[in-house]
Amino acid sequence: MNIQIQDLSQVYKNDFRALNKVNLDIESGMFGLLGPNGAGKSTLMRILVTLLKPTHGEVFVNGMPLSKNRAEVRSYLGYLPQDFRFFSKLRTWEFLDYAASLAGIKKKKERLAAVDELLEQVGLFDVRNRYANKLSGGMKRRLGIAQALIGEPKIIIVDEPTTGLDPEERIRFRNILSNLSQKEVIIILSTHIVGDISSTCRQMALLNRGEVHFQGSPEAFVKQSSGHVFKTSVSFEQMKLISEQYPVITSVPGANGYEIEFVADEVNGWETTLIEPNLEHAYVYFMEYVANEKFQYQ
Ligand SMILES: Nc1ncnc2c1ncn2[C@@H]1O[C@H](COP(=O)(O)OP(=O)(O)OP(=O)(O)O)[C@@H](O)[C@H]1O
Repeated sequence: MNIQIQDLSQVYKNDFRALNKVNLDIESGMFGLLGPNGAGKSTLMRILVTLLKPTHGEVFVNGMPLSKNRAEVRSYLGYLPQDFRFFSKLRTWEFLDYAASLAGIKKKKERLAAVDELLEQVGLFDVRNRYANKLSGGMKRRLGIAQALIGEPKIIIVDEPTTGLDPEERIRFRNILSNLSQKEVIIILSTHIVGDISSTCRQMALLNRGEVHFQGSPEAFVKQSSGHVFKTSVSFEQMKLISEQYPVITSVPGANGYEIEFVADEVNGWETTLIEPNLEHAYVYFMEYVANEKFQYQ
């Protein structure tokens, strides 16, 4: 499977440009689309799932233009929207059964088998008789991914699935997605949470103010901030000063002050040690020193 996004722009009716000349190549595996709130992620997802027609540009799925093959592309898709809700009082298994019939599985026996398999896959089999609107937040999100997986889609699009979940549920959700990525499918995961772009994402892109600022492997992204991540110890008084100068990423309080990690283009006036960057460092460095400047000077 592959998706090619070519020169895609979206201008809303109020003249707001939510996407500007987006180009992306997406191959099988998990693709992480990272960006702050308002970056244009949901707009891009909605175009990919054929809910929105772009103002300009084209998306090719296995070489087929999306604009001319909407029905066929739709048959490949599973989608978990950002604001996924249940609209009636159904038990968990009934909701999936209903979703399966909407997805075109006509025979009851086939449907029930598919529902049981999905319930197992997302860890909801034991609560299958509970009303869906009585599930916990994390369980609802897992039910959301289960309905997106009905009919074995080849392209799975999940929009900000981990917002508001506790760390345990977030890891659980990530594991469900990474198990899926063993198959020949494309999973596009949009998120503003750096921790969601796990090592299972073979590819990622950074979207900011409607523009793609990076596409490549998470490792290549991290490498870009090499030489720009520092650690140092500061007193309680110095803490205010340094955090006004540089984005501080972690601070661990001690008896005399803080042990901090921060990012900077270059450091003046502080004694520091360079450290190996991780994805979070790289994201903050990129947003502070690269992406926003690029935007400013264009
Ligand atoms: N129908 C619309 N009309 C006008 N502007 C819109 C519309 N939908 C979204 N926008 C604007 O487009 C920008 C991108 O929104 P979008 O929802 O795609 O971003 P996002 O990256 O998914 O952010 P979030 O995580 O906050 O949802 C935002 O500034 C938003 O206010």
